[in-house]
Amino acid sequence: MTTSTDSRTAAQPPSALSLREVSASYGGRTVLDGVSVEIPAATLCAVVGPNGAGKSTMVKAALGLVPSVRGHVELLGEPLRRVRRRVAYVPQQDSVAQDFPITAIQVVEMGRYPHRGWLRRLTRHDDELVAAAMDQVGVADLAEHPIDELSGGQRQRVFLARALAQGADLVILDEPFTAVDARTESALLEVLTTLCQNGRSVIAVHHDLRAVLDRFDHAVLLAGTVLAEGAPGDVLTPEHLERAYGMTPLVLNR
Ligand SMILES: Nc1ncnc2c1ncn2[C@@H]1O[C@H](COP(=O)(O)OP(=O)(O)OP(=O)(O)O)[C@@H](O)[C@H]1O
Repeated sequence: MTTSTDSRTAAQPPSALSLREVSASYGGRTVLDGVSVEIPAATLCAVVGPNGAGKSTMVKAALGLVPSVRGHVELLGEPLRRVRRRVAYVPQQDSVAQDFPITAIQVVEMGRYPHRGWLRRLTRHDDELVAAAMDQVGVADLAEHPIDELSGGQRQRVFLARALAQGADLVILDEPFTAVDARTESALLEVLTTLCQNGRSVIAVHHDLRAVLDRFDHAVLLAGTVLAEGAPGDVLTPEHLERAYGMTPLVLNR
């Protein structure tokens, strides 16, 4: 397994996500087996691997969303219960109810609820953060549109805006670019890269290996267990990809 070579000291921020010997199962079927990763803070990290590799399960297990999990999980150097507010999660689009009777801005405002509670009114500061987040991902003009009337790509941007409005130190996204065009993907990656440059951490399940090589700082290659972790160039080698996918994707052969 390739691992990140930087030796972290006490003065450096903790890992964004640390999993030690994490296993997860559904109804007795193990889909993650002894997964250990150490994703550095302030990096843009991709979780890659073939369909069914356990990528979504890995991020959900880290977030306490899988009932049957064994092993040790830390986010931002702490157990989940101590950092919930500092972690934002954007689930896979098909797992998000699309028929909410609410507008785009109301979805983004939910990003502020962990700070205010459901029953307390948002402050002017919250309103400013919501507006800034929508502006950042280019959905300001869709604020009053019902979420179920937006296109898939617009909806993905709204959910990303919700994560940005939360001001989270760690943003975990599950296939955030499935419905967006290449230009939008590039612009959103720019937003995520800037977050990391400002000390935030981003972990995204992603299938576009070319983009992972070109734009990400760190990668985890998963196939039920971790096949490789580290710099994308060290992880997405022909040997590792052959083991994970049974082939080397053409786009990386060039
Ligand atoms: N809620 C669930 N109940 C039972 N089995 C599940 C559940 N969620 C996922 N699985 C199974 O666990 C395995 C891993 O699924 P997971 O969604 O984590 O993979 P993935 O790598 O994210 O896949 P994809 O790239 O297709 O999104 C699959 O075999 C899947 O069928």
